[in-house]
Amino acid sequence: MSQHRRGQGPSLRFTKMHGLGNDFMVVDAISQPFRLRPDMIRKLSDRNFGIGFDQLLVVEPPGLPDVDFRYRIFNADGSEVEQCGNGARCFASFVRDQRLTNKKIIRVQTAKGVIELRVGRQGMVTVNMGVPELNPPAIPFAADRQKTVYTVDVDGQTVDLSAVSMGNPHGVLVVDNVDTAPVETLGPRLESHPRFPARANIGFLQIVDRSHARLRVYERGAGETLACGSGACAAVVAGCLRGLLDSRVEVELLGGRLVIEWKGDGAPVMMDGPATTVFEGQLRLPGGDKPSRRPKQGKPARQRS
Ligand SMILES: N[C@H](CCC[C@H](N)C(=O)O)C(=O)O
Repeated sequence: MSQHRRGQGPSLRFTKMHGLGNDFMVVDAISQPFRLRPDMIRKLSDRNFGIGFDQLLVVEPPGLPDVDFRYRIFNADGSEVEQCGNGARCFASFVRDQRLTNKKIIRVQTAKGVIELRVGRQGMVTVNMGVPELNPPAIPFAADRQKTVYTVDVDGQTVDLSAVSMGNPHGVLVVDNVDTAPVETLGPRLESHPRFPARANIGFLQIVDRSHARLRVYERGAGETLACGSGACAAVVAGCLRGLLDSRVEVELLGGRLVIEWKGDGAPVMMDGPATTVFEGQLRLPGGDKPSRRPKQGKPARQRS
């Protein structure tokens, strides 16, 4: 952040990007100091009073050997999460555009492991999203044993869903038609359902044929988005496990199309799609954080009279 005039907070450079309409504020926290509290992220994600975004993506120096960057993700509600597939494609495009790397194969460390980003032509990026996690405690999802389909009680209604982690938790329901699926009503109730102790992203999957699907996702911490990359991966895994999909699937989301490939147990999920830069900006944060008022060492806090 550049030096700031008296009484004004520091400025922060950012880039606005999207992956199929799932939109992001992207910040290079390598060449500028960066610290945003959850309440600030919530304010900035507001589409009327702030910049407006589904997620904030932060580029940091690597914290592990043989990776190029650390990739941090914050939802619009300020929660920090483990994975963002559409964001990963934008991350790859961003670090090259900002000359933070000239590599075409970029390894990034997320909260739940390392993913590999391969930059292709015309803004396309292929992401190795890692091996899906199906073991309930690791998703996390409350179940006494691992199953392909679980029956969940939602306010007296029973719902069949699969539970998959792509680093972040997903519940996937198969529906006849995504256009009439109860995304607005069932989505939020499942997102915060007690069987998902860390909440979850809820996908509504329509099988068109064995290599084509349609998907809408009610995202954890953001609501319904125009696309969800990790959600598309989780949905294809669920569809394959149910015997409804082949290994390579074109997934049509509200904002466009992703190609997802999963060769089955133990194999990583590969995602191929676009990354788009919309504009670059600079914002002035409100006055810097007040240093917290802690009593000096050895001196008891002043007793309030
Ligand atoms: N809402 C998600 C993070 C963003 C995922 C999505 N935007 C994607 O493209 O994967 C979560 O809380 O796990």
